[in-house]
Amino acid sequence: MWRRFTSLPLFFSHLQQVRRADELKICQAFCTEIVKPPVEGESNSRRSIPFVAFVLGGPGSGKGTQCLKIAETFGFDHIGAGDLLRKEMHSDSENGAMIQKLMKEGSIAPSEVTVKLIKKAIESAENRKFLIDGFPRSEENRIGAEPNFVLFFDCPEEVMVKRVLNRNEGRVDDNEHTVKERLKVYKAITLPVANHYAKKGKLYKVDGTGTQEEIFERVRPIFASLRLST
Ligand SMILES: Nc1ncnc2c1ncn2[C@@H]1O[C@H](COP(=O)(O)OP(=O)(O)O)[C@@H](O)[C@H]1O
Ligand SMILES: O=c1ccn([C@@H]2O[C@H](COP(=O)(O)OP(=O)(O)O)[C@@H](O)[C@H]2O)c(=O)[nH]1
Ligand SMILES: [Mg+2]
Repeated sequence: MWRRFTSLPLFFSHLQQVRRADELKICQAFCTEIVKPPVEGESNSRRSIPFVAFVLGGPGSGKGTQCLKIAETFGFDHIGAGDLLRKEMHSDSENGAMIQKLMKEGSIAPSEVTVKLIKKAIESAENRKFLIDGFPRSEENRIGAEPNFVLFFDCPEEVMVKRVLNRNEGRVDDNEHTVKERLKVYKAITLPVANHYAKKGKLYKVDGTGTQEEIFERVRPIFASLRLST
């Protein structure tokens, strides 16, 4: 059934836009395995092109909460970029200390680190429908990554800050100082990425205020209209 989407823009297929060698490396990290030709004996779902929705919005805008609901209702795999980085941070990985420092200061991890983790998560999934939550957060992240569409949660700063400070998940970044830094980074670096997708007609903006249920009722028709099958 995924064949129905082969005419849609290929996921991470902007190789022709890539100019610098390091960008090429990042792009290839996403592209090669995912769009490689079918191998005999491989299951149909594994070789088909994935359908990918990026999910963006400020810290505390409700990305993770809504992704869980979308995943459950519409059968997507939820890949949280921040969750992958936290897992890496808590492992014995060589990048652990670097990730912890960046998260604490509200900065964005280098693309090669995040892309490698996302790529691995996509490759190990049976599913071919993905929500990639919290990525891309910068122009550097974005280069070479082409989603089918982007869901964006629009939320006032004071609401986001309140939610983050009440999150209570023991995160190194859920404190007043870091959230202020994160908001600066969000406005300066992540919002231009959302604007890029808006200009391409790929951004679905959703009001991120109200209850979780109210927000999901705004999200539901977007996914219901996709009529994706597994
Ligand atoms: N609509 C909502 N109203 C109140 N609290 C919410 C709402 N949506 C999410 N939350 C809570 O706010 C915090 C941040 O939500 P989360 O989904 O983690 O946002 P994000 O992933 O965008 O940072 C979490 O503690 C979550 O339970
Ligand atoms: O693609 C990503 C996603 C996350 N992060 C880091 O992880 C933190 C937390 O991200 P997450 O998406 O978990 O935060 P949320 O927006 O959900 O609060 C960010 O501030 C960044 O430091 C990153 O560097 N690149
Ligand atoms: Mg989140």
